[in-house]
Amino acid sequence: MKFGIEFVPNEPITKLAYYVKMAEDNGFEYCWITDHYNNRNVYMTLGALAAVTNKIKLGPGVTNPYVRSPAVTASAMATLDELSGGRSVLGIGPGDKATFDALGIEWTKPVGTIIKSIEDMNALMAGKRLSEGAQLAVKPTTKVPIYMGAQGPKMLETAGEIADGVLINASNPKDFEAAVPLIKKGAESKGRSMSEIDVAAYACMSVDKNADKAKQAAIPVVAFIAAGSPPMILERHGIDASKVKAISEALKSGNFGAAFGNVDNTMLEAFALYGTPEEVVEKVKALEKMGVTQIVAGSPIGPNKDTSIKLIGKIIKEF
Ligand SMILES: C[C@H](OP(=O)(O)OC[C@@H](O)[C@@H](O)[C@@H](O)Cn1c2nc(=O)[nH]c(=O)c-2cc2ccc(O)cc21)C(=O)N[C@@H](CCC(=O)N[C@@H](CCC(=O)O)C(=O)O)C(=O)O
Repeated sequence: MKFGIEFVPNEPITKLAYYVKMAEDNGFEYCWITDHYNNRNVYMTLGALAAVTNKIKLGPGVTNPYVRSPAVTASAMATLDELSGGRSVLGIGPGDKATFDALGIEWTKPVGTIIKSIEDMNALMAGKRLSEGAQLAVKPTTKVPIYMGAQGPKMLETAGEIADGVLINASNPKDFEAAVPLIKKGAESKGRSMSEIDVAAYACMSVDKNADKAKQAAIPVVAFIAAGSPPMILERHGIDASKVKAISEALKSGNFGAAFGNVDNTMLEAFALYGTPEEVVEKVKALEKMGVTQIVAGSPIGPNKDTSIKLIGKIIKEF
C-alpha cells in the first residue's frame, strides 16, 4: 500500500513546506496539491516544495483542462520534473461547474475533453508536435504518470482506459466496491491490466491517539462532504437525507454549529478514515481488500497535523 498526503494551498507555502518535509521523513510517497483558482497557485507551490524535498513525488491533485490549456499544464509539469529531479506526477480531473461559471468558462463534454487533454499532454511531454502545431521546447526526463480525479461511472471507466492512476474522493470500501469494477472494465477494454493502475482513496483522514479527538476533527470536513454528495451516494451508505438537508441549509446560512451537530456516525464511517492508529490500520486493510493501492491523507489529517503526520507514519510501517 502506498501513502500520499493532500494539501490545500490556503496557508503560507512555508508552512506547507514544513509539513511536506515532515511527511517525506515519515514515509509518505506522494504529495498532492489541490488546484482551485482562489487559492495560492498550484505550480508555484509545487516548485517551492520540490526545493525542500528529495524523495516524495509531487503533483497537482487535481488540476483540470479548462483553466489552463493542456500545453501549458504539460510545460508546468516538465518544469516541475526538472525542479524535482524526476519526481513529478500529474493529477487531472474534469473540474466542477460552479468554478467554471464563476470564471466565465464554458464547461462542455468533460469526458471527451479529459481524454484529449491526456493524449495531448502525453504527446507533448514525449517531445511530439500536436496536429494544431504546439510543441514543447522542454521535456521531462521520464514519463510523467497521469492520474485522473474521477467519481462518475464514465469518468472511472475512462481512467481505466487511459490513466496511470485514479484519485477517488472516497474513504469507504463500499465506494471502491462500486468504482473498481468500472475502472477494470475500462482497462480491459484497452487490453490493460489493473496492475498498471494505482487506485487511490483520496480520503478525509483524521488520526489521533484519542479516538474522540480524531472524530471531532473529522466532523467539519464530513459535513461539507455530506452536503455535496449526490442522493445515490447517500443511499449507498444508508445516510439520512433529511439530516443532510439540515446540514446543507445550516452551512448555507453560516450556522456551522447546527451543521456539524447533524453529522452522525453513519456519515463519519461513510466519508472519513478516522480514529486511533490501530482503528485506522483496520480500515486501510478493508480498503486494500477492495483494490485500493494508495491512501491519500486528506484534510484534516488530524486534530494536530504534526502529531497526526507522525502517527500515520507509524501506520505506514504496518504496510
Ligand atoms: C464530469 C463529472 O465527472 P466526475 O468524475 O463525477 O467529476 C467529479 C470530480 O472528480 C471533479 O469535479 C474533480 O475535478 C474534483 N476534484 C477537484 N476539483 C478541483 O477543481 N480541484 C481539485 O483540487 C480537485 C481535487 C480532487 C481530488 C480527487 C477527486 O476525486 C476529485 C477532485 C461527471 O458528471 N461525470 C459523469 C458524466 C460524464 C459524461 O458522460 N459527460 C458527457 C457530457 C454530458 C453532458 O454534459 O451532456 C461528456 O463528457 O461527454 C460520469 O463520469 O459518468
